[in-house]
Amino acid sequence: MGRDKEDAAEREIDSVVPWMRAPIDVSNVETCALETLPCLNPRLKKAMEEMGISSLFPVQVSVWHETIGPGGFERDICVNSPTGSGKTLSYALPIVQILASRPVRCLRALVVLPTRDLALQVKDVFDAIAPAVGLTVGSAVGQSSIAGEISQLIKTPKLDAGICFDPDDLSQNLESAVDILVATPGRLMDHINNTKGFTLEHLRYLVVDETDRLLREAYQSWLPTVLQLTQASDDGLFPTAFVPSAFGALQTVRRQSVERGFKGKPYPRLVKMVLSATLTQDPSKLIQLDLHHPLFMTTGGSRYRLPEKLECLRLICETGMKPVYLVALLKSWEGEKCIIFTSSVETTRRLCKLLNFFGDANIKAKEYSGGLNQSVRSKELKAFRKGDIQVLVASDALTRGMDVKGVTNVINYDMPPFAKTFIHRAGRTARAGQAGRCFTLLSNHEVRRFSKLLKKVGSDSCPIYPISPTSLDSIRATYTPALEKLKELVESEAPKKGRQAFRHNSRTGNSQTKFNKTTSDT
Ligand SMILES: Nc1ncnc2c1ncn2[C@@H]1O[C@H](COP(=O)(O)OP(=O)(O)OP(=O)(O)O)[C@@H](O)[C@H]1O
Repeated sequence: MGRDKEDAAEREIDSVVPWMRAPIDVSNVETCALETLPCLNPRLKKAMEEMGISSLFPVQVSVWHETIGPGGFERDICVNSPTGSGKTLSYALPIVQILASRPVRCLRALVVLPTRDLALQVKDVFDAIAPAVGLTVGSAVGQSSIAGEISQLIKTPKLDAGICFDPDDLSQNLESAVDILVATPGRLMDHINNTKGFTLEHLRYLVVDETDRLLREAYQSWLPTVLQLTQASDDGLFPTAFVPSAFGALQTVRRQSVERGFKGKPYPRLVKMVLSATLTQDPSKLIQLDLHHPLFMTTGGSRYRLPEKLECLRLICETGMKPVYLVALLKSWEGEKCIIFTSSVETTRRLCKLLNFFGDANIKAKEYSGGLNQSVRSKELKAFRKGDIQVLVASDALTRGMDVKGVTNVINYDMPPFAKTFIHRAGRTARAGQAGRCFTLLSNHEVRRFSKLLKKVGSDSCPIYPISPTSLDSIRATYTPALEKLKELVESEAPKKGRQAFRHNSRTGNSQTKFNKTTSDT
């Protein structure tokens, strides 16, 4: 389904599935100091303190209660919680704690995310806590060659000197080198289909992070495949797990359970945790997850919620003046980290070039979009995280989940097309209880549509941000030469396409670029 149709379909869902009607409201839950968190493994407490964490956020406390606490992982968990509220640790911590209680090395937890950069970010969180309790975390994201990934994920048995083994016997005896795997769907499917020794046989926990994004596309049917591979393996009645095989390796036999409430379900059961700041309520999507007695956790009564300390502001200007307003904003916050979102890959590229052509404004901007090679993207993101770059111009490839410390301002250079897009873009700031601002540049004809969008995201205030006319005048003088340089660049790169893309706006006296719309990744 296309984005427009999908958004329309989501709009029309006013009767949510029954289990979503009585959620746990996380906004009623208090933070909890690590000292008072029940049952927390002391080694994990220490690891978290080393991360600078002294207490758990409300969503983390709620999930802990339903997993390690009295809930005991008995139900599948669906979390709809604002951006930056700490969803990653909400699942990482209980999974690591529960796996640590049973020291067998096999792949028991799988976390799936839509992009490589997001998956690597989540792996970093697991890496910060899992080794403290002897667990190993792997990634299947396509960062290295497939052979490199296989050597990280699969352990080959040590051969005794002088003994010849049949290669087929050896491949049966391969073992997982990791307990937890963080993966993108494509690479996960590569390993499922082709990697000898890669098995989901022992999988006990499946996390689908950014669920609505992952359910939007089939990604080579990764979800039905994972669910199929974790079904009951026979129709015997008695549950058995971790049976030693003839070679000493482990086997998990999932059988059909006979317990009340679990009848006909495979046991050991695959526990699922699904999370997003904009969790879908579409029953036709949720059904794909085959959830078991799902428990819904959300924050407040409305469908979407913005971070508490996020301030929304708007600037209204003629379309051709947008770059001038943008530069005025950037100049006023020298040194602060900022992300500028545009509507397409092409706009991202050109706006980034244009900003760098404003010589005296001294703006060092870099781009991040789906149009760039993955390694370039990751390099720019790393530089932005380190603070070597202050301004990142991004397409919606960066909207979801990316956690960069110290981003104080987000700018919607192009108005977000959907409420969900606004939530995820704005959510790159005001994370972890910090303050942040989200600016949206609008032309007059967009004002009404934007007000409707704000209502949907539950924002009741979005004042106009004042910019002094004198600061605009000084920037206007440098705008024309910067635009000329961009025009030359575009024409030299793609003469025909470039000329079509450039239109002179004689009404305003400013040149304006009309960029091709390409993909929106939200
Ligand atoms: N208990 C905590 N104490 C302090 N900081 C925390 C805590 N938990 C998480 N954080 C920090 O909060 C930030 C946001 O966390 P995280 O990325 O998990 O948010 P999220 O809810 O997944 O956001 P998004 O919806 O945008 O993906 C991270 O920088 C993380 O290190």
